[in-house]
Amino acid sequence: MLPNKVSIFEVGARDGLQNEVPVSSNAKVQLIENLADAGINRIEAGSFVSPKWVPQMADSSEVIKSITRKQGVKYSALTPNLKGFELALDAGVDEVAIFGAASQSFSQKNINCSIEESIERFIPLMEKAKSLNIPVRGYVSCVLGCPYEGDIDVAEVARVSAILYNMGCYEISLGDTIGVGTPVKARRMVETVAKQVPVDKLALHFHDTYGQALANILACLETGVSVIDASVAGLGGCPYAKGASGNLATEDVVYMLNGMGIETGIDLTKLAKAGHAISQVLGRANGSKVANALL
Ligand SMILES: CC(C)(COP(=O)([O-])OP(=O)([O-])OC[C@H]1O[C@@H](n2cnc3c(N)ncnc32)[C@H](O)[C@@H]1OP(=O)([O-])[O-])[C@@H](O)C(=O)NCCC(=O)NCCSC(=O)C[C@@](C)(O)CC(=O)[O-]
Repeated sequence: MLPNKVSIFEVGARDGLQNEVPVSSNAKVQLIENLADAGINRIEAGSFVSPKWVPQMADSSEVIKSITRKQGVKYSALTPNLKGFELALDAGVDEVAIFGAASQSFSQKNINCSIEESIERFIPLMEKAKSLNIPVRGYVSCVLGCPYEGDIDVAEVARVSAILYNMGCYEISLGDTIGVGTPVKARRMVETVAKQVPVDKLALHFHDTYGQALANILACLETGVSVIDASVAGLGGCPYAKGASGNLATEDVVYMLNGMGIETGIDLTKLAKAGHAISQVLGRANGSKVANALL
């Protein structure tokens, strides 16, 4: 059954901008404020990773500290370890996200350790977050394929998802990092994970490299998932997944949901303008078909 309401988790300012040409901190702040103004209430605003690995996110602290906060909006950031967690907290995030993978090779390339080592690194972070009452989201990458290993066993996706959930992550975001998934496969993957993690604790994080993300989302919404990660103007990709394009454009998914009578609380015109503005700053074409049609 389809949900009546979907919660959009906007990742453009992080997953998007981490893989674009560097933009000023001011431009990031403006983007984040525009997104909030469009009615988005969950915004990933930065990433506290090594600046040598992802220089585009090196100013995350400055960005997060400079945002004029909108009431009711949760501002989040990626934190791979305790160091990142402490920096994120100092910047004033409302919540953080840890990120693992269902592929050993991707885990090595992305965070320089095996899946098991990554879990070990997350333990002290989770303990500290729990003691401070900071919600932690968990990402699992490569749920529908890996740029290094190809097909990934759904049992492994479910295993890693369950570990992160049982460690205390309040939601598990399933990442089709390189956008290779197709609808039936995506749905089966979600159904398998949902045997170990409640479906209302799952989110879809689908990149659109092969133009399948909207179809994949529709197929998975029928399983009862009601949280979708999306990236305004289709910004981004992943620096450790060659060829990956951005997440599905937020404007495109909101348009589809509007057409199905599914509530998101988002003003599509304001959202499209936010995506248009950052695309202009980046000097790139807007990756949202809907925004291009509307504007
Ligand atoms: C995880 C590490 C740090 C391990 O990297 P490492 O080299 O194994 O870690 P280390 O502890 O040995 O530290 C090495 C250096 O990094 C520094 N360092 C260590 N931690 C931090 C930190 N938190 N913040 C700032 N600096 C840090 C640390 O201080 C040291 O600095 P040095 O002594 O060389 O000057 C590294 O591999 C890394 O930063 N990787 C970045 C990965 C990344 O950001 N990938 C993109 C995001 S994931 C993604 O996009 C997928 C997702 C989530 O969207 C879902 C999907 O689509 O699938």
